[in-house]
Amino acid sequence: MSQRFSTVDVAAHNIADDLYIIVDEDVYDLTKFADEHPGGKKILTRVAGKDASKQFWKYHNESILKKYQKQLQVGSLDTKAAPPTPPATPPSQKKEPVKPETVSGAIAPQPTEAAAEEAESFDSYGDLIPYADPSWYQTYHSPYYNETHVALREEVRVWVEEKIMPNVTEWDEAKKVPDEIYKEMGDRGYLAGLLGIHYPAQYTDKRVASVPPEKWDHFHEMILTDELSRTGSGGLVWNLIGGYGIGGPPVFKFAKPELIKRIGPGLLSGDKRICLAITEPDAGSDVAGLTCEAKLSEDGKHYIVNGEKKWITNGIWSDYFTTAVRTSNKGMNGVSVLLIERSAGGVSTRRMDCQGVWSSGTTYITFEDVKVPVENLIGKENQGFKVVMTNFNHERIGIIIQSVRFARVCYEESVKYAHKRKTFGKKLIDHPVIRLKLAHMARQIEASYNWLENLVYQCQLMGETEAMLKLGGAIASLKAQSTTTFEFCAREASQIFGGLSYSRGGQGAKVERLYRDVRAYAIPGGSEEIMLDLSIRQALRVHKVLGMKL
Ligand code: HEM
Repeated sequence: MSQRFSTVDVAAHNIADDLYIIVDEDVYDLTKFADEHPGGKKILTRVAGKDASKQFWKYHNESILKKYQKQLQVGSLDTKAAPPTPPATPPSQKKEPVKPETVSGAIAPQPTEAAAEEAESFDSYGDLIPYADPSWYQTYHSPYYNETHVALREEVRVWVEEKIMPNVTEWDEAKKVPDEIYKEMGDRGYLAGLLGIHYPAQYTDKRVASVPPEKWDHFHEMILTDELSRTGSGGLVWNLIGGYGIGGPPVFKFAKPELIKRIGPGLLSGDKRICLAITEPDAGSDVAGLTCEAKLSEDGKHYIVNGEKKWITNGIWSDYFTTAVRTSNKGMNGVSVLLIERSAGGVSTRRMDCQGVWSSGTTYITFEDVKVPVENLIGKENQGFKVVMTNFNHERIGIIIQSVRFARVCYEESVKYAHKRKTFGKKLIDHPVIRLKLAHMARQIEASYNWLENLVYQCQLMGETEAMLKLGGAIASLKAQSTTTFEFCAREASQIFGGLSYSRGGQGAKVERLYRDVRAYAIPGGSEEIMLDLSIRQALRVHKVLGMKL
């Protein structure tokens, strides 16, 4: 790979049977690849022996180079500068905050030292496309983050870029993410950090390399989810954290200590998988209406479970099912939550074919006379509604983080494409109608993200019950806000990409996939309509207690 070529050397490889090209001063041997090139062999032969950078970037994005570089690159031009030596201090280290320069005649307020300390700013990170990353990635101040958040961002991004990003489209089409990736989520300590609680160091020896357990907070969880979502695949994200992130927390928060000790370590290491089974063919957001029944056996040692669950993320791969069941016929006061183990027998799962989130394993489940030990009751009998409700804030925050990042991905892809695609003699970005679309995308993304940060901060400071009551309405509202933002951005990005986001794969792959994934965010975890209604009802109820004056 370190071989150096002159342009004259490369020019000698200019026929179909000996075909080199140059892209960005790197030299690629496409002789064998040309036959399988999806864009055709002829088009490559036409640029054989030449600098094809312009043609390459017209038809591909950087993920293609990343994917094929190892296999096809044979060296670089002798004019290419040697790669920079790594800096002595890691780039993630904090720098002096950037201070805006004063404009002559204007009085610039000087931040107090205390305020400057609270509102940190960090080195710029990422591509610096405005609004394509959160503002704290781009040297703007924020009171919420410290060096551990910066370090985690880098740790996750490097892993995602190397191991995940180049394969996402393939995995989505195959409707499966390799098991080794889930296992790595466990080994890297990420699964343990995704439960909406303090890092459960007592149940696992897995650790996150860049963040000690005692420093782990809700913003770390947010960054982890956000960085995974840069892949632009709801299927990938739900495969890795969809079932676990909603099925796991009830166990760790409400199960008996013996049960947590028995199954917790296997869950946190990624050896075992879990999902949340609430929704039924006939009961979705209306949890009180569920009918899957659990009857206590005569000896009082087991529940016998019979019923069906539908649209259950990760169900086909799960060993454990955190399941809402009916233990009495008193509406919401007759719901309990059981940890059902596949090994008990009587559990059947089949994959459902859905519009989106293909690699997430959406599942139809039947429970037939499944014997569940009473020790597997999560929370108290007939008080499962509280367990389910407490879980909703965490689930919805997860959906919000993903939706906002997916909206950003649609926006980012659009900005990049608009800078290279020309129509009517101008780049797309030079058409006001395209800039208007980008502006409407960006304003919704930023508004949603800023509210998200505020709510994550509130969750961090409030206890579980206070958060459920006081934040339930706002989180429901932001869930609706972020999924409508996602839907808007997916639509507008599709319009900008045109035909490229109508066909699968290629430059429009992320946009096409996300457009298909939208409904998987707008409907589950509480549909937009129910969320918006709840946001007002819940807020009014709580503020009445707080002393609201009308
Ligand atoms: C390192 C060299 C190259 C690799 C690894 C490569 C790889 C690919 C791949 C994987 C695709 C499928 C679409 C996608 O996933 O984006 C594709 C499509 C295509 N490629 Fe290449 N390519 C290379 C160089 C070139 C060059 C130099 C040209 C033009 C001179 C070219 C023209 C095309 C065209 C026209 C398509 C079809 C685009 C479409 O469907 O819209 N490729 N290429």
